[in-house]
Amino acid sequence: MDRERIEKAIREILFAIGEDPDREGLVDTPKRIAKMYGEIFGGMKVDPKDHLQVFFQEEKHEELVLVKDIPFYSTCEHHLVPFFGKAHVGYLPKNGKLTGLSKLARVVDDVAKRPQLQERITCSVADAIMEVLDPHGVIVVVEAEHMCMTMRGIKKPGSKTITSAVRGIFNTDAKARSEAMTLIKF
Ligand SMILES: Nc1nc2c(ncn2[C@@H]2O[C@H](COP(=O)(O)OP(=O)(O)OP(=O)(O)O)[C@@H](O)[C@H]2O)c(=O)[nH]1
Ligand SMILES: [Zn+2]
Repeated sequence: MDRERIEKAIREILFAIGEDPDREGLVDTPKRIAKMYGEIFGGMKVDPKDHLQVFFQEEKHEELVLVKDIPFYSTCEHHLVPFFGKAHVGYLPKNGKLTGLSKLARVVDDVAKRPQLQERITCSVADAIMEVLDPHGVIVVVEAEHMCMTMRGIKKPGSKTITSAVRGIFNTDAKARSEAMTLIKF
């Protein structure tokens, strides 16, 4: 990431809004923001699939694995303000092909740390898991509050957006999907 360029740009923005970027409180702000961008956009060059270490379980576990309430913070690509909430990630393993539970949360983090759309986060997580684990199916539900809808614009604090992505068996088997959804809801 080009921190110097970010610093220059932030300084320009501060000028443009009528601020004095050299006053005491702001003098280090461009540097702080460049550092922060390194963190909140740290997923730019990361392939989320890299985290999905595969291991096999001899008993060939083929029951639902669901990690729910994974908190995440992301940045809306339209306004560059935060949106945040929880992701629920489940998959139905095939032939005992599993990954570490924390790796599912790592995929969410990687995907969230870019300028994003909630829909893209949801689909990217589902597709990464499908590709690497080749499970019977994947279900991802994301619920989030968008600050571009709460602190500005339409100003609807408390409103929540829910997106889901289902792959494989969860697409074709309504019972499997509704069982997973029930576990996600409760
Ligand atoms: N589909 C989708 N839309 C989003 C997401 N984040 C923000 N938006 C929407 O992106 C849209 C951008 O609309 P524009 O009309 O270009 O921008 P705007 O004038 O700031 O829109 P308002 O928010 O309605 O004031 C808004 O409707 C936002 O609510 C997201 O993750 N997914
Ligand atoms: Zn927005």
